Amino acid sequence: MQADKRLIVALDVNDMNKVCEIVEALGEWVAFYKVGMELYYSVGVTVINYLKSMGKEVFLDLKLHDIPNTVAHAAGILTGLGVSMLTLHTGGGPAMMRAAAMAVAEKAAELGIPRPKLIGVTVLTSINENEWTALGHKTPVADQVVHLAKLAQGAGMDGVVASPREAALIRRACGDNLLVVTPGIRPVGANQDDQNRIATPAAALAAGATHLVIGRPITAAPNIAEAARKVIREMAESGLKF
Ligand SMILES: O=c1ccn([C@@H]2O[C@H](COP(=O)(O)O)[C@@H](O)[C@H]2O)c(=O)[nH]1
Repeated sequence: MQADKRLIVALDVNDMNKVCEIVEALGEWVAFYKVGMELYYSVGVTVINYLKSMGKEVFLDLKLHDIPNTVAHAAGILTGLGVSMLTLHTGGGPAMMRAAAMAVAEKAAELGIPRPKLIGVTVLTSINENEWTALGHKTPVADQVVHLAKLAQGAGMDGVVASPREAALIRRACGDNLLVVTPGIRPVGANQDDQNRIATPAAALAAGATHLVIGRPITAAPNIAEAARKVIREMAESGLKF
């Protein structure tokens, strides 16, 4: 059985025992894991080395956001960990994104390793229109997401993080070459939790998402393996391969 690498399971836990429990429960079904702030700040590179030793790919979602010099140096260092994807906030601006892209390419070439894909976070999937307006924005969330995706593409990002609700608009504006990584995935009947701009796995793929990031609907389910298999079945049945 070959795992569908469009599924990225978010390991939002804070200790290695829990990580091992999830990875062992999912076995060969899942080949790609997301390590975010909670886990990375808890256990550091131990989890990256563990996942790689298990033959898994790593999406390191630390959402770098600072001045160009700082982000470029951080991204260069993280490149050395041998992860497949890294995130930064598009809100840091085009100069920041370009500096990060250059640093990542240089570090990967220096080490002779594949360059991690750089993914720009647009507008967090937890933000709804009310919160967006309260933040002082005058245009709809979706317009801003598309605007940021275009900026990210122009600044050398390989992809963006956006909600599945904007995936089709991004595809239309940016074409087929940009990765569209979508959290905010909720299978039918799953808790919404703190996510607001959500869609089902099949709807996200139909809208043009290249990767689905799913955490709690799988990792907090009473039967983790069964929850993942249901998602994988839905993805397979959607018949879409972007
Ligand atoms: O806009 C964003 C960016 C990142 N995330 C991350 O994705 C997962 C989603 O987890 P669920 O449990 O499926 O809600 C989580 O690690 C977030 O940090 C996001 O949700 N939205």
